[in-house]
Amino acid sequence: MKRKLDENDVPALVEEIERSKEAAEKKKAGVSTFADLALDSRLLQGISKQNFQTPTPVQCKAIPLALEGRDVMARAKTGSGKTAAYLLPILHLILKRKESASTPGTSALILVPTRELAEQVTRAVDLFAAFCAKDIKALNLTGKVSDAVQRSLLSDSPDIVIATPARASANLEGSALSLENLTHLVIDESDLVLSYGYDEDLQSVAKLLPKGVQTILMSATLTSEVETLKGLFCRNPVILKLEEVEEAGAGVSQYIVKCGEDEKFLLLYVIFKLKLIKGKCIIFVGDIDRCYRTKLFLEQFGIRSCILNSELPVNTRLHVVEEFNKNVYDIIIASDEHEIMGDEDMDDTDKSTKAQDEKADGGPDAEPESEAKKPSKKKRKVVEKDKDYGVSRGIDFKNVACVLNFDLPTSSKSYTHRIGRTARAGQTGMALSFVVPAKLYRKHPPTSISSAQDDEKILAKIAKQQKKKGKDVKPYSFDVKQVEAFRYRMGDALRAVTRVAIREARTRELRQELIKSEKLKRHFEENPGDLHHLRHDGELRAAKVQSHLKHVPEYLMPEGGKKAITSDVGFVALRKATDNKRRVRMNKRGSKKPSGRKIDPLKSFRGKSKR
Ligand SMILES: Nc1ncnc2c1ncn2[C@@H]1O[C@H](COP(=O)(O)OP(=O)(O)OP(=O)(O)O)[C@@H](O)[C@H]1O
Repeated sequence: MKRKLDENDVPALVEEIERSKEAAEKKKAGVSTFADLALDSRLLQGISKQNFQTPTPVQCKAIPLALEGRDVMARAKTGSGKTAAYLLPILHLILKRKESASTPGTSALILVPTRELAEQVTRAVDLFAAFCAKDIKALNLTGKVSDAVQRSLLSDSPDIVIATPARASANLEGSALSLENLTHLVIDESDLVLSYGYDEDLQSVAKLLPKGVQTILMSATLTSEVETLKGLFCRNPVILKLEEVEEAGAGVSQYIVKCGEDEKFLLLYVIFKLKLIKGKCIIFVGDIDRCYRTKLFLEQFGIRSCILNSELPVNTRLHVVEEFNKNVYDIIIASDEHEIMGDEDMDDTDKSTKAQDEKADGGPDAEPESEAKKPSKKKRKVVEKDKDYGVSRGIDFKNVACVLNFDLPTSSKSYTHRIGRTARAGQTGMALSFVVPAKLYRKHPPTSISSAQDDEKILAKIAKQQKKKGKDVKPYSFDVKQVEAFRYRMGDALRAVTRVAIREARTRELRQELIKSEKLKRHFEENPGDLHHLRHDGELRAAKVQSHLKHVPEYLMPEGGKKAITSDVGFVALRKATDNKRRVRMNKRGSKKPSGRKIDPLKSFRGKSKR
């Protein structure tokens, strides 16, 4: 029974009132530390374990509003910490609720457009809730488990369910997932979910939402798609448009090079062989064949890279990103075949659907040479591409020094998301884009790609959008004469990368990755430490090996050294000392003539497991 208050309680009450006044003042004055956000102390421990010093602007603004229970629609640039901005208040409110009531049930549904993102968000929940893991159960619905297993996991009433709209709607339909106790709904990357064709799935989620669910929409761009979702899910939301205030020199420096189709390969060779860009790099290409062409081309010069595309098994994709983030690889070649369509400030919903349809049919991005040999629809079905794949959106690639748009994307929105893979969390980075002028389009058929047809028009849109954000897209100056000296070798390497070689490499890689993914899944579940023995950047060796190409002879080097080629040598040094040790070891290994045993990750794994 409660005791009546007497005068002895007055000092404590006064102190309490003062404390809340102070908190209100702080809130008004703005938040500057995580402690100011008055989050559960266990979450603060989780935050500090991740070495987050201060909240980012979107976290400062969105967390207090979400804690008050408001609907929030926030636009903040890529890499600005939006995940924590919605996860922390939700985790806090769930913990708070659990102190008094403990009816089990799913309180939060987080919808993301891709499996990779679902995995990433689940990992973020685990990290933030590391000190209250007993009290927070999260379930990722995009994992490849049977329906029966998924049903049984859901029957455990996880507090947080993370899914793509399609997975959520399928589980709602089968009554495995219940939204009866839902209090929070998040749609992350809300500018993208509709362009993935999730319209109907989102409609079915909306129909089953109980009244009063708090909705948070997070996006990097504000488009008509976000407006549609606002209409569907929000109740008078607070709209946050985080201005892109950055310190001078911070963020992404954006450059373009106008060049011919084959010159893209020439520049690629020179850039990586002479290490004009230091640090980790993501190379975006227009389709899957292009991925293998580029990898095989670089392989000719002894440059290692790994590949990401929608055809690879999801476990491989996740592992590649994880290892890249641990600095095991320097170069990822990612095909952006499910590109984000539409421009940032236009009504693009219809356009995107049309374009997606076109693409699903092998559409405008198919390479001319492969167009003639386009397999029949039936055949194409054999290799299933993952609809939920998306590499340019949301994935938190760590410490990326450079995003290289080897093939320019076909929309300014896509460009924004791609370049957002660098300069994350307040770091700096560089984006370099190759642009094929109209007069050079289709001038070198073997290296031509149809998406480059309108490069100049797209560049104009990109430049306009970036200008609106106060950013310049500058020409990257190359001394073409100095680069010319390398053309002969580039031609040699290109000739070795035949269509047959590409096809073989693609099939072989897929087969190997499928074996690894299935065969080793259980082992790695039991021994996660062994995962690092599986490398994904081994040589494909589908093209003729020309060992002389792996070295740059003295006579090719410009007199003034690298600086004579470009004065703008990109550089973002981000490695930790410990990472260096590991890399040196790997470089040594990579520079030796590779023997089958060394480059076969399966063999190195077996070798270890026998010991
Ligand atoms: N307060 C913080 N201090 C330091 N690092 C942070 C902070 N908040 C987030 N980060 C880190 O910043 C990176 C980007 O965060 P996050 O993925 O949430 O960005 P995002 O805004 O969702 O990006 P995108 O729009 O591309 O999805 C992550 O590595 C995350 O761990």
